[in-house]
Amino acid sequence: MAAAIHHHHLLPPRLLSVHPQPPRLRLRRPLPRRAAASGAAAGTSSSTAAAPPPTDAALQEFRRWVSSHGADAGAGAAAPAAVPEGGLGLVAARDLPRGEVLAEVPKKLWLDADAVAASDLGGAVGRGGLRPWVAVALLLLREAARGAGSPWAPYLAILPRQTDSTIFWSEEELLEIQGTQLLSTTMGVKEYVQSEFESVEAEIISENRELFPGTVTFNDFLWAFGILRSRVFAELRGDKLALIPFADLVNHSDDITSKESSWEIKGKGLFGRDVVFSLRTPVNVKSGEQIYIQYDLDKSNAELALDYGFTESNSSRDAYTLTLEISESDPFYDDKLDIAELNGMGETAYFDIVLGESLPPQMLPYLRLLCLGGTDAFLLEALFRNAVWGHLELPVSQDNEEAICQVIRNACKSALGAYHTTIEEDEELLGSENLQPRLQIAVEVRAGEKKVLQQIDDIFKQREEELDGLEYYQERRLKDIGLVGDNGEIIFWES
Ligand SMILES: C[S@@+](CC[C@H](N)C(=O)[O-])C[C@H]1O[C@@H](n2cnc3c(N)ncnc32)[C@H](O)[C@@H]1O
Repeated sequence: MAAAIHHHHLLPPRLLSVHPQPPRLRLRRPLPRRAAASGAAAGTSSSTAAAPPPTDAALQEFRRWVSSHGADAGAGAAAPAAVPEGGLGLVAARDLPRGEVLAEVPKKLWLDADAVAASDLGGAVGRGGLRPWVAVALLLLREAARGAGSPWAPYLAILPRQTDSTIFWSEEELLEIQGTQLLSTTMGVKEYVQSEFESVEAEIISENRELFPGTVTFNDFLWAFGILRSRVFAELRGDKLALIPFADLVNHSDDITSKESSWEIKGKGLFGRDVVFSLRTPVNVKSGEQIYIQYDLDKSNAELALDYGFTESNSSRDAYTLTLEISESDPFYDDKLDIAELNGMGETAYFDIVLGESLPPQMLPYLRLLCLGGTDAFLLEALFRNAVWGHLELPVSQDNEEAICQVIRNACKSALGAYHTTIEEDEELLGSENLQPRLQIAVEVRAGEKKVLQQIDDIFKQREEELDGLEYYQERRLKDIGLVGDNGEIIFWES
């Protein structure tokens, strides 16, 4: 499911660079602790867990609404119900074989760009050239403001008031992720949403008071953002962004490992003219059991925490993004940038490092390039331009290899120093029972990041110990031209 924006591109976590700056707790603006009563959607609060499930009456009303539109695929394969994860999920109403259709949600129920255009917001938004997610967020707030008069009222009534996403955490809760990349991404996302809110407030909301009779606060807008972020199916990005009521009740499980999508958009009815969003179960499910899908196998725990408000204990979800950049003060800046660009990279490079996996293949050559200098600088000459990347894939010189180890180890040390707990302390906490969901998320993410940093440090520590035994550019070169044998002996023509 979800991402209204790609925080990796918008908000690169520049936490580890050649000139490392330890991540800091940075709460520029104190966040409002409670949403102002707005008459529109509910905002955030400082509670320690996501909102409870909706009332039975609201759920009944929602079920009626779903089936009156035929969105439950006629056969009633799945029913919305309160589930152990908190909130709602889809429960099998009978034994379901893998691939069975659970939902066929007609287009008229979707909250998407077409729904915005057709609504009374259409005129106001059409002129604004808004980002798709902002337009749909406004539609959510507009429909919430209409209350019972909204065609989506039964759906709006069952939407959670918040999730455990870090965007809804109180300042106190955020202290638990001090030093993490997750904290910096969370603050960056909130700043981004705040700036979008300020412009939409000035350009649309205050200009169309009749559409938004109550006050729309930043927390209302953040709620709408959080709803989209946690509920929009991953591939429905950009102009295709859509909230699909009912289908969006399906929860995630890491036990579902199939990469195959569980949904499709297809034509139905006479000549396939009615567009529906069709959701299928990816595995067999017994009557009464909950139906799950896999939201995204590639998301790290930090991304899961930010987007949905949960984490997984699977170590392949533990990741750290290393940011490396060519310093503008580097005397060889232009040559290095040219070489990086020739090889599909740029001034800054991001490397996602996953626990238990090897380093991304481009990382060592890029690092060697960054640290290239002194007597190795000849490799930067134009003469070598086409061949240099090949040389950088192997150790260049002992000085260069030592420099890359130091740069990375210092950066790891500095990043590790910014966390307020050790891995051991975190693991002890994770072993205790009844951890609050948000604390569980915090501990899992900070432990995971530290493990990855420790793994990176170990790799470069070991390399440092092997520096004397590595083969460097000059030796390879001599071998290439036949002056050194495979065992390192100098070959004399005379002998
Ligand atoms: C697409 S919605 C699913 C419906 C949602 N449970 C509800 O009550 O409306 C995604 C949200 O469901 C919750 N969720 C989904 N899978 C979960 C899981 N495995 N563990 C905990 N929460 C989960 C999270 O709050 C997430 O942001």
